[in-house]
Amino acid sequence: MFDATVDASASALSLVGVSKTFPGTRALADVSFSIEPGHFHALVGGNGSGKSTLIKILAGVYGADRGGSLRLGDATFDVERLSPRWSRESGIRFVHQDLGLFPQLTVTENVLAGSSYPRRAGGLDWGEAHRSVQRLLDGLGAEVDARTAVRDLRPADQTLVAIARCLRDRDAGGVGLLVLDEPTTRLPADEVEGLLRRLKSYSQQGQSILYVTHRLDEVLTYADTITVLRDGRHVDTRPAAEHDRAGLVASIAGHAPEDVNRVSRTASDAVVLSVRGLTGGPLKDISFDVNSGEAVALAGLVGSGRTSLLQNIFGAVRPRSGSVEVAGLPVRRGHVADAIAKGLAMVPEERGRDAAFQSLSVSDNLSATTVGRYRRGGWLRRSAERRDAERDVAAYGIKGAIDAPISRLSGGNQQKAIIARAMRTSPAVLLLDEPTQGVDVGARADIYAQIDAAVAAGAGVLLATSDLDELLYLADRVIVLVDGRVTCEASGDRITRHWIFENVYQHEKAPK
Ligand SMILES: Nc1ncnc2c1ncn2[C@@H]1O[C@H](COP(=O)(O)OP(=O)(O)OP(=O)(O)O)[C@@H](O)[C@H]1O
Repeated sequence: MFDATVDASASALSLVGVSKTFPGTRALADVSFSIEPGHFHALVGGNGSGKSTLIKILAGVYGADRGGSLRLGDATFDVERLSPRWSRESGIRFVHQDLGLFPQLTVTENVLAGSSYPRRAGGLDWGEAHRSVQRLLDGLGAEVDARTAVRDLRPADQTLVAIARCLRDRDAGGVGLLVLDEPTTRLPADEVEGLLRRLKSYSQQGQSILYVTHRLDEVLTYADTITVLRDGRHVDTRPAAEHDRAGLVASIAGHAPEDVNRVSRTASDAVVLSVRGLTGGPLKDISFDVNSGEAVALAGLVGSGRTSLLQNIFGAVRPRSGSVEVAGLPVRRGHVADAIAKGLAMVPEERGRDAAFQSLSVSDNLSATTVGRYRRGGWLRRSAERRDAERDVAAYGIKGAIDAPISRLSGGNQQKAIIARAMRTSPAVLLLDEPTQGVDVGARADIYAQIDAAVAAGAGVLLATSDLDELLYLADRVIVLVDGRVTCEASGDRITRHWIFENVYQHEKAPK
């Protein structure tokens, strides 16, 4: 029924003069480039450079401005008129960061959801369904049993299942282009390489892939071709082999990269965060301290309890037992307002859902937790609020109008605004969950500088990140969580890539 082999003559896709204007913003300006058949083609660019807009045009979600066209094989289409149906029928398929899988269902059920199952006299032919999905997975090089429940798979294998679902109707129309939007962002470090190797080998069989990411090392290692967008304009499409890291950063940012040197820190003896016996959800009897002037990273696999721990400390989730103190003052369990009043601030992982007020302006979002500062005699001092918003927008390089709803900002720019807001309260303890996910290389340096400044001013930072480079750069101490328990910790020079792999990933459960 299904087959993952690729017709190497699958058509290339070319964009010619594609523009997209939103009210007040030119998201894409006259963009033209081609994706060759069977190429692993990376699309990179800073926050707000137009990557998501381009993908949404390919998906037929946004109509582009009049005048541009798209060539697919021998056919030319007017980009003003593309529709989701056109995109699907043209064999363009998308794997988004949120994979949209049903964890409790089997791989076969996920891959076949919404399509017609093989039948035989008397009902569905489950044997053939499993076999056909297995062939598809084998063709992708996935070591996954089609009968397994998706929740029992490693994150990287779940991504391969989402790809298999895209490819299931290959024989019904072909998959001319597979578009992957930051597929490695949520993967643990040790799974990234395996997924990329499989994608590369799949493209070598002839599948054209458009790969969107902020992780430049991945594209330099695996991509055949790299397209760079900057401020909605096409800067460059070249073989990856012609790039080096510094040159790529320069063409993304428009200037030479700045060196990011880790600042050396001296933590004081004063404890700013004390966690004792915290238990609840996946967490089992967790105790540790964070000192003033210290950044502590939580390392662990997906599901080890890192996000839960931050949420329990902040009070977004109420722990069953245990205590949290900030600078010696007890924080009420499950009480976010009390946590903020005692000096905690949190940047959650799900910023769209948990942090950004989507209908409010950028400026209102920035001042949401400090609005009291601008009240005087029943009046809101809008000019002072505006001045502070302009200062933050400049300091963090947030691209977008401060009066526009934050929902109009690109994902990375929203993240910068949420971090700026957390910093405004000068917190005693800053809880950061994947702080630079989706943030571009330039803004990342700005955010690290702000975190460094907060730590130098005496804050304690507790950070969950699956980005190993980020952990190595920011952390003075690492605490390892395995299945909701603290298993070990390291500090200073003992924190190495090797130590993390030994102590975090060796605990990984073997896939079923
Ligand atoms: N629906 C919209 N309304 C108004 N402006 C928008 C809308 N969607 C995107 N924009 C603007 O278009 C520009 C390009 O945004 P886009 O989301 O395509 O960038 P991106 O390269 O995907 O960024 P990131 O890396 O941060 O996700 C930005 O200036 C953004 O604010």
